[in-house]
Amino acid sequence: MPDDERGDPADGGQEPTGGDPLFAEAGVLNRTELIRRPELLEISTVPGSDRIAGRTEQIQYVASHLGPLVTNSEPTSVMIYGKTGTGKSLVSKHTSRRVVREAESRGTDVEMVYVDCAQHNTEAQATSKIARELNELAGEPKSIPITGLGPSHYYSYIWSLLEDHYDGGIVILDEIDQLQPIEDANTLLMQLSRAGESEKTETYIGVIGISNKVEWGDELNSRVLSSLGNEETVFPPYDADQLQNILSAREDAFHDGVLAPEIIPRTAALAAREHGDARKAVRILKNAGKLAEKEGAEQVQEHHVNEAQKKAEVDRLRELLATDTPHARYVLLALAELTQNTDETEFRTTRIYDAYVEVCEQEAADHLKIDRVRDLLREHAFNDTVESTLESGGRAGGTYKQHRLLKDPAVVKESVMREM
Ligand SMILES: Nc1ncnc2c1ncn2[C@@H]1O[C@H](COP(=O)(O)OP(=O)(O)OP(=O)(O)O)[C@@H](O)[C@H]1O
Repeated sequence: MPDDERGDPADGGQEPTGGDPLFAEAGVLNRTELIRRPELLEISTVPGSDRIAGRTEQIQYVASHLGPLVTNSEPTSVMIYGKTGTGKSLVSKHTSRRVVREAESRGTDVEMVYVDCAQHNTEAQATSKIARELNELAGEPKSIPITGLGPSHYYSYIWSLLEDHYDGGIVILDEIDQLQPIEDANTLLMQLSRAGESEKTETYIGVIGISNKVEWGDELNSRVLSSLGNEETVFPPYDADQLQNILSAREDAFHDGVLAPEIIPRTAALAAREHGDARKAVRILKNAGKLAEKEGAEQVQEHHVNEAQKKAEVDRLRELLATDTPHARYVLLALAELTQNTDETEFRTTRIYDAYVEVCEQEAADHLKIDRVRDLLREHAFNDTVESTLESGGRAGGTYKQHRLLKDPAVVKESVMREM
């Protein structure tokens, strides 16, 4: 062992009897165990029926469109929009599983395939994922190559797998706005929702497209929209009562008596006030528990929640930006720079546009037209990153919009830079 790893020779290489203070300071020695079932606080865990709260209407909506599959009848495909953490993926998966189970009990074979389009973001990748998943679920011995085939080959696999093994199929396309270019999304949706009409397969297919970009559907071509039956719904953010029910259904993640009585209502109120995002509410509770454990506290208290809330906010912003397009990030960076470098807080679209063009020049990127920047500002407003208000009294007495950054500009800049 080299000398410098032996410890201080003055105490013979031994730590004082109280131990090395480094570890006490790092908070790894005085940990208490407050969390009994950490998996209940994991966002990736899909909660069972008994832990889903506040989404009865939305579950019924999906069931009424996809439900015909249980009696081997034609379903209607749907688009689901809503802010992040409003239960879009959860409700889609949960209801689809119930359709599959109910169909099975009636002797109908329905299967569900889930595609995360952020991960499989071209038509070829998404069709490859659907084909491979169906192949595996059907227990086919021969595997389908992950890459190397064009979409038309993957479609052929999909049609024949559906035809040979199933009466119905559900395809969930989560974060469908991540499919690039938009033409890939148009073709994929058209192929899946019109498969029956074009006699590619007699198996009924129901598609659920999910997006947290409410403007995105406007970019789809009208034939695709009509093939989706023009059916779309927007999941509203959760209110404080709903978040309280969601969190209470996970209270058993903690040992008995660990959560002071005000903790769940306080967490729900904080999460509802800002975004109505269930993911964030669960994350605050988890982080508060971890902070309390680290501190050696016997109960989770309000100051743990307040601290956890700040961290959850930064994580949320980073996640949102990670799925944004580069231009959506440039627009936000422009607004953050204006907010930081002036003593104003609200800016007109044209002013943000000029700052955005400068950001594009720095990034050596071609800038978009102002109308697209308007759309991107609307998307940021939808996700509560920006607040936009309509003002009157512009030139010629018209109206104009003012935009205000709702986040700390330094945090925005740091998060945007990370993604660039
Ligand atoms: N109604 C609910 N009851 C219980 N838990 C919920 C509910 N809604 C959301 N959650 C929790 O929040 C997590 C995130 O929800 P979900 O993935 O459905 O959000 P989303 O709307 O699809 O968000 P994003 O657009 O960011 O993907 C879920 O995995 C679940 O843990």
